[in-house]
Amino acid sequence: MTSPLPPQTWPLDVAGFAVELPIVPIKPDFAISLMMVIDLGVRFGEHVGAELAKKLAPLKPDIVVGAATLGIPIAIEVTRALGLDRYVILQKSPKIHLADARVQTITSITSKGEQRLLLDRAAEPLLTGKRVVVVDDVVASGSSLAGSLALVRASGAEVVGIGVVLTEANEWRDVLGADAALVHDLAHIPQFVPADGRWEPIASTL
Ligand SMILES: O=P(O)(O)OC[C@H]1O[C@H](OP(=O)(O)OP(=O)(O)O)[C@H](O)[C@@H]1O
Ligand SMILES: Nc1ncnc2[nH]cnc12
Repeated sequence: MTSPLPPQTWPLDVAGFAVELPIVPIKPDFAISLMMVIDLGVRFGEHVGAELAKKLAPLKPDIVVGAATLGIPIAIEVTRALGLDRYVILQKSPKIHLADARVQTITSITSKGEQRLLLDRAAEPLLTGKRVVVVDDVVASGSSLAGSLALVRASGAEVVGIGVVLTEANEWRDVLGADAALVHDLAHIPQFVPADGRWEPIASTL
C-alpha cells in the first residue's frame, strides 16, 4: 500500500479573488482541486455572481438556470447581479411534487454513479421562448452541463450562454461539442497525479 500524500492546496485567482483549493484524491492516482462554493463565504458568492454577470449581460438573458446542488448559489448570485428576479433550478432529488418532470441522467466527476437532473414541468413557462443562461460552479466531464442544456432546450428555450466559475481540465470540450463555445468562465483548474511524493498538475490539463 502506498501512503497518502501530505495535504496540499492549489492557489487560484478567481477573477481577482484569491482562494486556496484543497487537492483531493478521487482515485488512488488522480486528484482534483476541490471548490466547495458553499464553504467560501458570501463575499466569494457575491464576487463570482458579479463577475459572471459582467460576461453574461451582453447576451441579454431573460432568465438564469442552474443545476442543484452547488449550482444553486451561483444561479442566485448571477440572477441578482444581472438585475433579474426569477431563476430555475434543475433538481436532483425525486420529490413527490416533481412527479411530472423532464429527466436527464448525468454522471459528474465528483459524484459516485449516475444522478438524475429534473426540470419541473411547472417551471417550463418561465423558459419557453426565452433567452436562457445556464450556470454551474464547475465544468469537468461536461456531463452535468450537457444534461442541463438538454433539459432547457427541451422546454423550448434558447441557450444564449453558459457561465461557470471554473473550467477543469478539457474533457468537457469534447462532451459539449459546439456548445463549448458558449462557455464563459472565471478561472481554470488542472487535474493532478502523484509525482515524487506530491500532487503535480497533469500538463495537458493546465
Ligand atoms: O462536468 P461534471 O463532471 O459533470 O462535473 C461538474 C459538476 O460536478 C459537481 O456536481 P456534483 O454532481 O458533485 O453534485 P452537487 O452539485 O450536487 O454537489 C458540480 O457542482 C458540477 O455540477
Ligand atoms: N474541482 C471541483 N470542485 C467542485 N466540484 C467539482 N465538480 C467537478 N470538479 C469539481
